[in-house]
Amino acid sequence: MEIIQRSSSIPMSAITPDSTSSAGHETPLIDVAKVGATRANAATGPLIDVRDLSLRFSTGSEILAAVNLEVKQGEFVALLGPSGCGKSTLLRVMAGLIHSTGGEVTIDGLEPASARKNRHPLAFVFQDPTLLPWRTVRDNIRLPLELQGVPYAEQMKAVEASLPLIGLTTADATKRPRSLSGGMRMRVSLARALVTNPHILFMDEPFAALDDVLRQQLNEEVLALSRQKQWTCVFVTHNVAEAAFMADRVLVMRSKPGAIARVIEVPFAHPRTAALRESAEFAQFAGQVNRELREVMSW
Ligand SMILES: Nc1ncnc2c1ncn2[C@@H]1O[C@H](COP(=O)(O)OP(=O)(O)OP(=O)(O)O)[C@@H](O)[C@H]1O
Repeated sequence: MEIIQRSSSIPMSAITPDSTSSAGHETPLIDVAKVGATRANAATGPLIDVRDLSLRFSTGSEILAAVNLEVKQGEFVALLGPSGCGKSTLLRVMAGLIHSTGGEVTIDGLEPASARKNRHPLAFVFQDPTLLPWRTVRDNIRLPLELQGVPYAEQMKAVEASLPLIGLTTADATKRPRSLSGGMRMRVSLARALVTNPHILFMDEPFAALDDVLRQQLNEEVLALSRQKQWTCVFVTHNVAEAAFMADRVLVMRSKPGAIARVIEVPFAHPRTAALRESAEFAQFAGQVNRELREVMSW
């Protein structure tokens, strides 16, 4: 198998919320088998455009330097790289949560904050679910709508519609976070992102705290859902197999300062299921991505 690799400025996309783990008999988020290759593979210009981005915190050295990348609408892009190379920082800059000190990020030609408000709602999913313990599942999920001033009846309607999509029942909706497994809390966190009907989903290691079986299950379900909803996704992970399984493109970052060192196109068709993960072809590809990562880390 040939890995297509380019070297610096490139296209991609991705992200959403949080978690913890459980050995879990989890209800599927979505029936993966029913979701084919339905997402438009937009051949248009980039939705997210990062140009010559640099960032230096006031406290120290340059964290990101000369970062160039593009993410097309509907793409799923994974950011992979050594710990501390700046993956989360880059994700936050792309989402408009922090400002760069050089270069620019645009989403559909606008600054992220403006794009989010006017044209492209986005959601951010963190590793920790950050659910409010005193609120029920339903009240946690509707929180972003409440903060936006959406009428209560509409909030409730949106919550009810989101529950089956992320494998939660009406009975689950009345529970408090403390009575949920880690996987269920993650599902609530995903529902909280989903309820805002985002165009762009930024995910920062959302499955890192889950056990392998549940992690793989959620990889499949979230990937299928992202294709069904045609989300543009930027996904940070340390896990090579996860990146290879979920992404259209894997961006390998180097550190000190953080920059895109490799862009690897993922050659697998959709839908991607457990059978792909168990194939020799997948093992070979993941091995090759791993070698790329190790090479970058040795620089
Ligand atoms: N607010 C901040 N002020 C100063 N330095 C920061 C700040 N946030 C992050 N850093 C530093 O920026 C660097 C990149 O951090 P970042 O969390 O983006 O890396 P990462 O690749 O996501 O790491 P990991 O994979 O371990 O989560 C680190 O050296 C970190 O200490």
